[in-house]
Amino acid sequence: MDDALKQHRDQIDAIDEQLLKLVNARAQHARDIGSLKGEGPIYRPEREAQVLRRLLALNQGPLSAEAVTAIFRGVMSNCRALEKQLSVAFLGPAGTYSEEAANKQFGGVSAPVLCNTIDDVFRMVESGKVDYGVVPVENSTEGAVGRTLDLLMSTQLRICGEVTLPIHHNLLTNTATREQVTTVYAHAQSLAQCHAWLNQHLPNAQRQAVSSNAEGARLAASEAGAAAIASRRAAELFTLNVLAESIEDDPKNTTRFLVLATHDVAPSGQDKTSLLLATRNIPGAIVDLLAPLALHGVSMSKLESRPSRNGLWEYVFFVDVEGHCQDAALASALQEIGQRASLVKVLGSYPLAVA
Ligand SMILES: C=C(O[C@@H]1C=C(C(=O)O)C=C[C@H]1O)C(=O)O
Repeated sequence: MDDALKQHRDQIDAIDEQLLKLVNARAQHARDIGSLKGEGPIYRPEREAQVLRRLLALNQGPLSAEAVTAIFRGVMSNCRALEKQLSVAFLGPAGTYSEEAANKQFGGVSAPVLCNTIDDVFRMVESGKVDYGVVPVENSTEGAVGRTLDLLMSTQLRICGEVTLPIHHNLLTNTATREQVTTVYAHAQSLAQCHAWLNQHLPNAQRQAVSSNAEGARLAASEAGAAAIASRRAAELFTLNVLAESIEDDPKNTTRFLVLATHDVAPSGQDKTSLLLATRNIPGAIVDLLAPLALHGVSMSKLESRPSRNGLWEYVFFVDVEGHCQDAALASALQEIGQRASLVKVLGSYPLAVA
């Protein structure tokens, strides 16, 4: 037994030596690539998505797809840092799902900037104080994040990536039993995502919406009878017990985040384009507006309407379509849409989220 263990550990030591040499050789290439980029952006989401997709296709296990992407995102993050340390803004405080999403996308963020509001995240990127921003845009249970859509209407920023994050909520508290919980703090979206669970298990507790789940966890840590709905990381950060886990009503509950940049992204081969469209408010106008997509074989993955904010009952449409705006089919469709719409704004073409 001891002998067998030693043999495996000797093998691991030998493999680690090779891995160390290999990752350093990789890092050297990344550093050299950095000096070839000149004034262009260091972060290339399309290339990172291609690297991950290729490795996922090659992976034969036993490591899972999630493990492989997590490891290689970490490797790329450290290689990239030799070219430049990137600063990334997102909604704080520490422990938010936005932080998790930023860490997932960038393989760990070396210079995080925690903001109080989604507006601040946009402002930080717009003013050049940070390189990138990460904002939530929609949840599979609760739908669109209205504030993000409203800010996308007026910003000059581009969407350069999307991150999907499975969201598992936990009931965190230092109260001993569920019966003693009198108040539940969480972001309004999270309260809504756990609506049925709360009705069933905590029917008498007062639900109090706060600015973020992490803020709720902070409050719960200092108040007798209080609990919060938040992530496991928030439980660690605020020293709270997990009284119940996975309390979201839909086990597939997922939030989609956008990565905001000041630059465009080249095609990766599997891309999505987000558009903002407006048309005159007449019967059939939206059908007419979208017809060129079908004509050119472009699939639509999302259609969301939002008040335009410059006329009563006037709407704009957020449309996600498959492909990159440089792809021939989408480029032709966009040109035709442009002739019918009162507004066409390409918010960005970016690689489809990698698991
Ligand atoms: C090395 C590069 O720079 C960055 C790091 C990458 C990597 O480590 O594979 C990939 C894309 C860029 O974000 C590159 O552009 O190829």
